[in-house]
Amino acid sequence: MQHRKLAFIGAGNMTRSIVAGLVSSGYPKEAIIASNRSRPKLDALQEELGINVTQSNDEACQFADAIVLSVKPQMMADVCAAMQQQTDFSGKLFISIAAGLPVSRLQEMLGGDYPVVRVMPNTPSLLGMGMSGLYAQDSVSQADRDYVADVMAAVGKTLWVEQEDGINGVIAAAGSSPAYFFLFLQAMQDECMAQGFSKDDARLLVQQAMLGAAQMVCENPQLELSELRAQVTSKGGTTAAAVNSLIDSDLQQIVAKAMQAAVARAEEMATLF
Ligand SMILES: NC(=O)C1=CN([C@@H]2O[C@H](COP(=O)(O)OP(=O)(O)OC[C@H]3O[C@@H](n4cnc5c(N)ncnc54)[C@H](O)[C@@H]3O)[C@@H](O)[C@H]2O)C=CC1
Ligand SMILES: O=C(O)[C@@H]1CCC=N1
Repeated sequence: MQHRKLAFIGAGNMTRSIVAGLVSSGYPKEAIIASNRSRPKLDALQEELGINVTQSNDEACQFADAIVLSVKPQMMADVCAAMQQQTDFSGKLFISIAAGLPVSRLQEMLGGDYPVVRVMPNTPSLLGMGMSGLYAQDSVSQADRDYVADVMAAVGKTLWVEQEDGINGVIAAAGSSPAYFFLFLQAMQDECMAQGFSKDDARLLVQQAMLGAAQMVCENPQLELSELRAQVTSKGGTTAAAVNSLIDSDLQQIVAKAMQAAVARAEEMATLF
């Protein structure tokens, strides 16, 4: 894997997740810089991970060969407009992790047809367990594609999408979905507590059960998810009672609607910012 000089513009949750995963996978920390408007997150990144930090986006941008645009979509236009006043972007590769913003809009913001790879990561990248979708236009070189894929593969699994709107599908399925899972676990934890368990015991019960279940999914690719469920579900038993309750409450429809809402918001963001 190439170790290009890599800048993160915006040092929030997602930058922290990717940088932590990258550093622990052996990417040289002296080749990474992160910029942020305020200081505290930078200090934490420098202390915990040993990377370079700066409050100047221009300094970060000038340091790097590849620039990860990692501010909120609504900040992106202002951030890019300010950077292009100070820095010649020729020869630089841009990697946008922002939800919603298409390559064409990002190039408008950057003021030129610079190579842009869109990446939709998720926070489990922090543990090297991320899932990232990637998209690039045909004009992006194979070397640039390989570099970005290698960076994201260092923090988890990757999937290229052929069409740009595939990135919105990745958002619904993988970028946002850790939050759906946390919400589901929280609901389980709350009900465990209502049934008399302490908060800690309730958390242990649900987290270990879900971790084991997720591992079973990963280790049994030959089994359909419905088959794994069938293995837990004794006829006339407790699981059947619970699962039937979920089906009667239209869980599938609830989940589909939530994922469609994520896609719709991504599409809306493309028109807003
Ligand atoms: N959090 C997540 O799970 C995921 C987030 N994303 C995308 O990642 C991007 C960042 O999201 P988060 O890390 O969650 O947000 P965040 O709010 O945690 O981080 C954004 C950071 O940018 C900084 N910032 C704001 N204005 C700035 C400026 N002018 N110059 C430099 N830094 C500035 C903020 O201080 C903040 O630390 C967004 O575009 C989001 O769509 C993508 C996938 C997953
Ligand atoms: O909520 C968001 O908009 C971002 C994109 C995917 C996860 N977080």
